[in-house]
Amino acid sequence: MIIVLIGYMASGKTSLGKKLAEKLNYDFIDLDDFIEEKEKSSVSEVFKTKGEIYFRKQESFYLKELLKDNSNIILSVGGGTPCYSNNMELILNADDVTSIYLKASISTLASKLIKKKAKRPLIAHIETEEAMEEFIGKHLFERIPFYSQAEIKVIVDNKTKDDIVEDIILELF
Ligand SMILES: Nc1ncnc2c1ncn2[C@@H]1O[C@H](COP(=O)(O)OP(=O)(O)O)[C@@H](O)[C@H]1O
Ligand SMILES: O=C(O)C1=C[C@@H](OP(=O)(O)O)[C@@H](O)[C@H](O)C1
Ligand SMILES: [Mg+2]
Repeated sequence: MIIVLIGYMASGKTSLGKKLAEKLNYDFIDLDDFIEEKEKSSVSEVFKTKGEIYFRKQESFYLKELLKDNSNIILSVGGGTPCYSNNMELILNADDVTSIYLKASISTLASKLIKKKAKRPLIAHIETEEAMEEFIGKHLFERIPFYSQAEIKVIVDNKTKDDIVEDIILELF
């Protein structure tokens, strides 16, 4: 089975995915790390030198490749992955794939992202937490219609990583 973690930047897809994989004894793949390895370049560098449209093309290409795998995998995608091309449709229709939306409030996301923006090219330019909240609010409005198609939703606000992993496992099995 492949369990795909989706959600906005800093909702916890990468870090919770690692923990969940350890707990379930699944392999762990982070789509951004996978792209960085294949492209031999960081996500920020790809955005800068080749542009976002190129990144989205590669993201969709590697997602398709990974969804064909039939081992047990936790796949953490990027915040934008479900929202481009037919990626969400592919995730929903792939065999033996379960999708989980890690749902976080704007204030949870903004307080994390203001400290963790350097490696995230879409928000790296935003200076204050207030401006970050405004950006996230508008961005989420576009993205929620994709995220909310996930089969399982788990709220992550004010919870420890271990608590969230437990909640995910309860929802899954
Ligand atoms: N529930 C949580 N409690 C505390 N820190 C968290 C929690 N979820 C995520 N983080 C931290 O927030 C940052 C962003 O998380 P990350 O897993 O990279 O998110 P994503 O892959 O969704 O962008 C990381 O530093 C991570 O350790
Ligand atoms: O939301 C987005 O469009 C993006 C999210 C990032 O992943 P994280 O959600 O893991 O930060 C990364 O794929 C890229 O910077 C674009
Ligand atoms: Mg990530």
